[in-house]
Amino acid sequence: MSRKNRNKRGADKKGRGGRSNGNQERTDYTQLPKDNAKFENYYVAQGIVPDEEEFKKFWQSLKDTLPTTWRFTGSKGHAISVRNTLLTKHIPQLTNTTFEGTTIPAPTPLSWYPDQLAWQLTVGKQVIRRSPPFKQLQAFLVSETSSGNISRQEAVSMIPPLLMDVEPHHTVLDMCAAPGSKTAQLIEAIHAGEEERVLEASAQLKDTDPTSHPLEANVEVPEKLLGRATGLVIANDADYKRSHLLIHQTKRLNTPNFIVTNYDATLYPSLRLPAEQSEDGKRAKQQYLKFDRVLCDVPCSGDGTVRKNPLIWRDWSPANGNGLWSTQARILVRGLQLLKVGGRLVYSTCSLNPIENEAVVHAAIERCGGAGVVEIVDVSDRLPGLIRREGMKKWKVMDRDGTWFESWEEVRGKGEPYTDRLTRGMFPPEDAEGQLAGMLNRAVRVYPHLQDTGGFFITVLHKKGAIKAAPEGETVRTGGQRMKGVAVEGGNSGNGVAATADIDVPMVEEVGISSASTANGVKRALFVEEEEVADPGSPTKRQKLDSTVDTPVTEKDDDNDAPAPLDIPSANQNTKVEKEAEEEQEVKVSTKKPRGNFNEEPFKFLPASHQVLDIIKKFYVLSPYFPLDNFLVRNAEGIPVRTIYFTSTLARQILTENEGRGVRFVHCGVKMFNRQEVQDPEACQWRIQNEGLGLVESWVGEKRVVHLKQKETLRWLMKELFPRVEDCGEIRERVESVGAGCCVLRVDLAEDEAGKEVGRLVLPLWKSRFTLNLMLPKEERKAMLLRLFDDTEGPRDSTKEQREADAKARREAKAKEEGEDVEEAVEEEDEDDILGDVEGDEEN
Ligand SMILES: C[S@@+](CC[C@H](N)C(=O)[O-])C[C@H]1O[C@@H](n2cnc3c(N)ncnc32)[C@H](O)[C@@H]1O
Repeated sequence: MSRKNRNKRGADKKGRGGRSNGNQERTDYTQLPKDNAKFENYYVAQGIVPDEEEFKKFWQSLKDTLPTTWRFTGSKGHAISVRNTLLTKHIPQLTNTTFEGTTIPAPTPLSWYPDQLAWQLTVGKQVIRRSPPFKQLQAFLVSETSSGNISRQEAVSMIPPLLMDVEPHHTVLDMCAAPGSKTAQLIEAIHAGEEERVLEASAQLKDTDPTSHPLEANVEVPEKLLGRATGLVIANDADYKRSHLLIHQTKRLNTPNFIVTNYDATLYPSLRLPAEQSEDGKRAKQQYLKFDRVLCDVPCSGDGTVRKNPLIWRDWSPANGNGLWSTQARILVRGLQLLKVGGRLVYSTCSLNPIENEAVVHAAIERCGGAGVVEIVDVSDRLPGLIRREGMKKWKVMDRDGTWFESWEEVRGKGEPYTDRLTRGMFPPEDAEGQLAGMLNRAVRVYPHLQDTGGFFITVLHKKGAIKAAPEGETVRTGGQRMKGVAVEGGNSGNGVAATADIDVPMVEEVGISSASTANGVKRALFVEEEEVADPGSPTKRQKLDSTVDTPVTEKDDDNDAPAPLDIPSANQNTKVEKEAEEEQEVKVSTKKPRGNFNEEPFKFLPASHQVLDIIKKFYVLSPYFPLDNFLVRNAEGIPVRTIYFTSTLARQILTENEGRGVRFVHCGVKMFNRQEVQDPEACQWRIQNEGLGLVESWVGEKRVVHLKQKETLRWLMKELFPRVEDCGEIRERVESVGAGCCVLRVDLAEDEAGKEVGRLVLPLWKSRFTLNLMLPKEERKAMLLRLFDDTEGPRDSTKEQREADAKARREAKAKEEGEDVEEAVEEEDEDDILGDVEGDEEN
């Protein structure tokens, strides 16, 4: 990776790992010496593993190769059916396998991951390549990964979403989400149990008359009635390019309850919800989205990933962690602000460093009002089987020059440059007996030597009361310099009176979240121009923001409409006034032109009465319960040109309420219908996309459904790229009677036909005059053929041979008729064909 692509601390653009090995770099860093005295001494001195013998094991484990781990993804039913192939087909073959006289360990499930859906494999590449059963396992893993049923993910990285207790009605924000492995888990949690609920709901509603039902057709139908999840996951990343990885990573989950945004999480904007009418109907009160669950998997130094990022051995420095502390704390505070009272936030890093972990959690909780407002949840009884260590209550701070500090007082005693580079908030609680200090051990530390994993830190926070947070844009002074601050930069002065924005140096120290990172280049990323967070459409608020710069504000101001100023309540100050202040507080959407190439087509919803939707509804005989309000297109004109997407109701409300505000929405909606040119005037031009099929299939009328019962028919349909209707066997009659166009294939295998193994399967079919095609991506076909039928060759076009033979016969007949030398004519034509192929290839 070029220098240009790294920031000054040497981190790559992923913000993680400090020096991870990007794809462009071909140097073999595995050969780097796995030693760094500074790195080792730092953790000895911090006492992260106090027992000397255990520390040796811990340190040695950092040098060992990391096992390969993966998760079975998608809906639980589907994930379990793919996992069963591993269990029944591969594991028996892999158990007691020997290689060059040694028994090779088979893959094992991670003991703490539910339903045996996560696995690890400790075998090296050499064995995998040369041992036939492991080679077969590899083929299975590769094929299921490419079709999206398996996701490679570090074991420890799977922990945070499991501790979030996400439920289908939850609103969830993943603040630093790319590349999205945890986002995928959150989405899966939102949709848990959905398949069964939808089947039940559609069966129940099938014979009910929608006109007699309180919910009429084309009325906003609550997803709940349809068995669908009502919640939403918003995944965000500050890096625009990386935010697109989120789309890719979650593609196979086909969720309409998902939005991707592109923001600096420290400045995450308040998203509008539909206004709420006052009881007398005279006033509409603006509502903002708050979250039941927030994940802050923040950018970190990543030294817990040293087993797979060998560059960390070379480049480790305490400045990496120190430099990120401020961003991490700001992200966490913003996350807590956006969390509902009663909600749960998980803060995690893949760093071992207490500065990026306990120190951030401690400082952020203090800033939000202390342990009375935000509590660290004891999760010691969760995920039995996961061996862990408690969070630290004591630590020290090392400056980049190697000087150790036990307390902030010591730093102040030494003065500059240390006061510029370090800050009070990095230190442990002064009152070691205090309520907050007493909770820090509830944090979870996972060390590599405990279960052969990477290193990780997780804290689960519970918001007990409203946080009265400070606005963005105040001026902060540190080290004698004035700077424009972005998110929250304030503290509780202890007497309930707000701290002013124009904070003098001691006050910044009190607050604890200053710009300690000035010297190592992080600061610039943390501070932006004030205009960037102002909203010109709201002059009163803007004025108010400006006024906070110099004017001390008291609680009285909370009654005003303006965003709350810098006063942060103490633990016991959750008064009604403060609650209101929090409700009204809004971080504005940036009005500045987005940096980089932010370039997204608008999201335009189609009216439920749109004529295209009407055509679709009639052709597929859609149940009147199916919501037609949630279809969108991606063009400014709102015209269905090529693709129609489907979203959940809450996603629609958020997109429409925030339209025109310049919100950086990157993605929302599942491809549901694609336009296809058709000859037959009876056929609908809009075919159901594989991505959206699961969402609509239960609501498609029998007129467009084909039922398949025999496994062999399924194999044949998957194997043949162009199956002829006349060869359709058991479904021939039915297929002949279905009009041309898209239809739904339901696979209902009898149990003795291995229906359990196949699971519930519904696939999109395209019926034309003579052929019938499964519309599945090639990788998916291949993976299914391998998993269900042990077919390693993949799909074939057996009509090609026939077509070629037919063509040859036609040419021969023609030549005979014209009295030519048949052999010569055929040879000439074959040559033409070959040349034609070559030309075609070149064109491609
Ligand atoms: C540790 S990675 C996240 C990994 C991700 N949660 C996962 O499980 O796949 C940190 C991410 O934070 C992003 N990031 C860095 N600074 C950020 C900020 N200020 N706001 C939002 N995202 C940020 C980086 O682009 C990076 O993708």
